[in-house]
Amino acid sequence: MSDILDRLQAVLDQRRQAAPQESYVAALHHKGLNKILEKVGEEATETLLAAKDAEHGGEAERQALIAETADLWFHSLVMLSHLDLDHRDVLDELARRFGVSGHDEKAARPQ
Ligand SMILES: N=c1c2ncn([C@@H]3O[C@H](COP(=O)(O)OP(=O)(O)OP(=O)(O)O)[C@@H](O)[C@H]3O)c2ncn1[C@@H]1O[C@H](COP(=O)(O)O)[C@@H](O)[C@H]1O
Repeated sequence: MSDILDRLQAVLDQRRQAAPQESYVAALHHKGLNKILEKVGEEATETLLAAKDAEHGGEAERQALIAETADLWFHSLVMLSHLDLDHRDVLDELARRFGVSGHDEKAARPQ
């Protein structure tokens, strides 16, 4: 479970070379950065609306928030991939802010 981001990233990397008709992610790359950013913006809006619903909602609203947040994270990963970045760069930055050097983790990355 903990390596799901690495496994998803491997698929996202592969989709940059795939034909647009074969895959949603490949189609997003083909449409370009503006389309990807449009999706990130849409998913961000849907996430904050879901968060408002979840504040006073029940289990269904909490699950909807989880689903919208997953959509937002997913499209953010596509955005990073389109710009030759990935989740490891963000995790390194979070580690740096947390007071842990991300350098060692970065050096250990598979190339
Ligand atoms: N995690 C996801 C994921 N989350 C959300 N989505 C897609 O993101 C879209 C969400 O956008 P919307 O809800 O706005 O739906 P939509 O109206 O169809 O989208 P638009 O036409 O407006 O672009 C849906 O089409 C979802 O299927 C995802 N598509 C793919 N993945 C992962 O990416 C991998 C590669 O996907 P493919 O490129 O499709 O093979 C898959 O194996 C999954 O693990």
